Amino acid sequence: MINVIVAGPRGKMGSAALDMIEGEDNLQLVGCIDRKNDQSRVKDIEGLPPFEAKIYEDAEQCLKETDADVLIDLTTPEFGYKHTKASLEHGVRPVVGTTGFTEEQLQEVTKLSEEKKLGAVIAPNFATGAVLMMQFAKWAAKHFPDVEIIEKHHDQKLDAPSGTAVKTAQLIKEERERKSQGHPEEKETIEGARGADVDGMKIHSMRLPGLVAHQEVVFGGDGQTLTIQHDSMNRASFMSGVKLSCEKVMELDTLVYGLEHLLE
Ligand SMILES: NC(=O)C1=CN([C@@H]2O[C@H](COP(=O)(O)OP(=O)(O)OC[C@H]3O[C@@H](n4cnc5c(N)ncnc54)[C@H](O)[C@@H]3O)[C@@H](O)[C@H]2O)C=CC1
Ligand SMILES: O=C(O)C1=N[C@H](C(=O)O)C[C@H](O)C1
Repeated sequence: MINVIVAGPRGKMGSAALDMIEGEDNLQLVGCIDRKNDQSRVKDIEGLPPFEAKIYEDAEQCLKETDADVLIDLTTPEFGYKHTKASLEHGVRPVVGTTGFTEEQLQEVTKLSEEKKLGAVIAPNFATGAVLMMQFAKWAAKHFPDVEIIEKHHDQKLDAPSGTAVKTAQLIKEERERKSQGHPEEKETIEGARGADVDGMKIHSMRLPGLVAHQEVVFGGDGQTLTIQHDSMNRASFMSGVKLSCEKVMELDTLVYGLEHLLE
């Protein structure tokens, strides 16, 4: 049995994680971290499954009072980072879906996990299909160095570009030399028209109601284009990855960044 804390239980992802835990025999909810409802039981919050576990506004108190093995964080970049550090400090393995950490923050929590010899998972995308899309894009970049990433999300998303787009760009960077794309003399007549620039590759972020999470990686070559596309239609798409991460993190003694390191 793996004892789990969920941070962000009323959110779109946090509530989906509670539904997932309710259906699993090897995961047990021992507490939640939320920014309201201190000391309430999860079962008393409208719309959440009938867990007896207590809600804490104070993450430290939650980590001290519950006998947790894993903390699943699905909150915001600011609090996700704080929770990840606190979790490692308390000997609880973090499984982090929250996106928007800076490079420095990622390095800091990686170092802390090494110092504590404690496993941690940070996965910008828990959907198996998205992990495959990123791996296929990495492979394609060997043959097609010209590439642009288009990510599309619901309009409540706080960070842009998405964690998945940042991770995709990082994987592509491992395969190709830095290169400027487009005409060397191109000029934006409206600022931002060409998107964000990562090592010469462009990322375009779209935010609209009705969308969930979608990405296209478009490669261009002589007389041809190749598009690798993934679509999450709902948050259930992420839950097998959250479950797998909770299980695998128990066997790790270091931090892994990306679900591809856990998939066989
Ligand atoms: N890795 C993955 O596969 C996925 C990651 N995400 C990421 O997960 C995060 C959450 O996404 P959503 O659920 O869509 O957002 P959301 O806005 O629906 O939920 C975030 C929740 O965090 C709570 N929260 C904010 N500050 C808090 C604090 N100090 N303590 C505890 N809870 C706090 C909010 O009250 C809210 O309920 C985002 O960073 C998003 O990018 C989202 C989908 C998939
Ligand atoms: O906020 C979201 O919704 C998502 N966030 C993650 C990201 O930033 O890549 C994963 C997925 O795209 C959904």
